[in-house]
Amino acid sequence: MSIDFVPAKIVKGAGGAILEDVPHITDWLPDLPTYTNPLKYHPAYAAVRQYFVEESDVVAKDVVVNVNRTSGATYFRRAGPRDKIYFKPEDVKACIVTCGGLCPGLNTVIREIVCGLWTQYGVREIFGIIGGYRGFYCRNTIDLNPKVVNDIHKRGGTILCTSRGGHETSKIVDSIEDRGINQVYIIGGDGTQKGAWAIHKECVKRNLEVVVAGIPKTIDNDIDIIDKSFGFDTAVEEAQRAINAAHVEACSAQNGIGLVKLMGRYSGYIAMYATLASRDVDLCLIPEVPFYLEGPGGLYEFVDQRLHESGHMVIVVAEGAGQELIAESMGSHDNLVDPSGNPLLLDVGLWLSQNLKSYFAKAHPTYKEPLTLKYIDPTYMVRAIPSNASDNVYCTLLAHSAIHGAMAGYCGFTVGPVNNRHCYIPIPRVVSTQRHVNVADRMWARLLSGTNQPDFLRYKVVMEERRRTKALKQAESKEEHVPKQILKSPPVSPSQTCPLTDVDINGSNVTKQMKDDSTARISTGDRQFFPATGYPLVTSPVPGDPTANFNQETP
Ligand SMILES: Nc1ncnc2c1ncn2[C@@H]1O[C@H](COP(=O)(O)OP(=O)(O)OP(=O)(O)O)[C@@H](O)[C@H]1O
Ligand SMILES: O=P(O)(O)OC[C@H]1O[C@](O)(CO)[C@@H](O)[C@@H]1O
Ligand SMILES: [Mg+2]
Repeated sequence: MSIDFVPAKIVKGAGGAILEDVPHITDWLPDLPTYTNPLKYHPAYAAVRQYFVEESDVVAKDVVVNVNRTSGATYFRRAGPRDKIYFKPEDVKACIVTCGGLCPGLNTVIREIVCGLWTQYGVREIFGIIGGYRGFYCRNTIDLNPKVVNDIHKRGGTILCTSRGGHETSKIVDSIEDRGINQVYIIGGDGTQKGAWAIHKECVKRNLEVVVAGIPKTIDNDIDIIDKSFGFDTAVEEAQRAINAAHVEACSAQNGIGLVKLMGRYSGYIAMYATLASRDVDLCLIPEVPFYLEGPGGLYEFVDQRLHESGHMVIVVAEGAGQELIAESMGSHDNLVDPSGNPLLLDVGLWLSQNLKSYFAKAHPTYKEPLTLKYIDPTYMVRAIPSNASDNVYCTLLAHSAIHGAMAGYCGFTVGPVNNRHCYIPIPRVVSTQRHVNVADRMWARLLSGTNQPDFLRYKVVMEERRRTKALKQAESKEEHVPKQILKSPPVSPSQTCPLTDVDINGSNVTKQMKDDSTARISTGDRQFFPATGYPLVTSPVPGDPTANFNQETP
């Protein structure tokens, strides 16, 4: 399916400001009437001065800027209620759908959309689409009202159920047309938002009086532009319970290792924040920092050292970490995908457990105490719980921002906070890049300074060495002709550094990124250290533009 992900509207403001605006229903239906926002007469809201947002109110994408480069800055349209709305409340037929994986807070968002539409705008026809996108065309809807959703925020999951795959744009829009729906609220991750954009485009093509509003959901926190996704804080908090258990297990044994796997397909945010919050973690592995096991600077060396020093350790690994290494070592090149086309991951937790156990059995056969490794996989437990208090409040704001936008005729947007202010962001802007942990940022440095873990700088060199040895062995055993370039390339010396400019993670080109830091660096051999602490300085590659997520990173 090819969808045009070009941002809809770029508006140039005075002074060189650039507003990345969202579509509005009058873009294709210019003669629609407007109505006074009923919130003007609402007992709660009418009392609040400056409750309404001006049409010219915008939010800056970046708040930390270079004083000499302030013109040409990017802005998004500020979210919130408008004076005028484009839907008569009694004519609104709204529907809500949840797609993709679970995330704490889904039910809260559903509840708040229903209650917000009902109590603030007087909307009475609200439907739930059951089971994700495919529910539009193969399931009946359910009626939603404040009574039905009253308690749902106390439960994990989604009362509407969810699914992957099944996005058939024309069937979905047929169903929207047939049911007379004119507001579509779509809650889901990057895939879901792409689907929402396709539905929006189809509605425009058919000249329908329909607005599509996206509410971003991802436990991995990998949606770009917005500050943070709902449910993320809850997930980090819940992950502490698993880390605590791992720590207790590890401390209670000689050579005890507690290994915890957390979610994070491409982005290691949960692992990173759970590590920073816990302070019991000795090693945090994330997809953005490829690691290796053997040799100098490798994982085994560090584990050896840590067990020697303290007798126990805790490792936190994001599910997407080390995928290339595991695939190579298992000779697995299946490239299996889920119904939405997302790659199915190899189990890094199991793989790491097995490898650590066999390494220690071989390397230390005479250890008085053998390795005691406990592997905890709380991934689904972490995402299946209800959202915590702060996520609940956040979900309310998201839901309210979405309904204000839809009532005001805005569409094709993803709603979310940018620098703590809620905005309407054009969907293409949100889905065109994925958000990753910026390992050149100070937050990752904080983690490294806490764990003192290896930087795995020699990753690329080690992988090349492995491939070379493997190819030679295979060729020898089969007495095959060894490719010339393999014989020619000399064995890699252990002190050789890893060039950081062209490593490829998850299919995307990555470049070395080192943000200038006031901290001076000194170099010792092939590794760099913070002079004050002697802790290694990470120079691992990360995907994307080094300054892309500047705002969302370290305060
Ligand atoms: N490019 C696309 N165009 C249209 N629909 C899409 C696209 N990508 C994904 N979808 C649909 O969006 C829905 C959710 O996608 P996906 O399973 O990738 O989850 P997600 O929204 O990214 O959430 P999660 O964070 O859990 O992965 C699926 O029904 C899928 O078919
Ligand atoms: O097993 P499922 O439902 O496909 O979900 C697993 C995936 O969903 C996510 O939580 C994203 O929502 C990923 O972290 C994880 O890989
Ligand atoms: Mg996704």
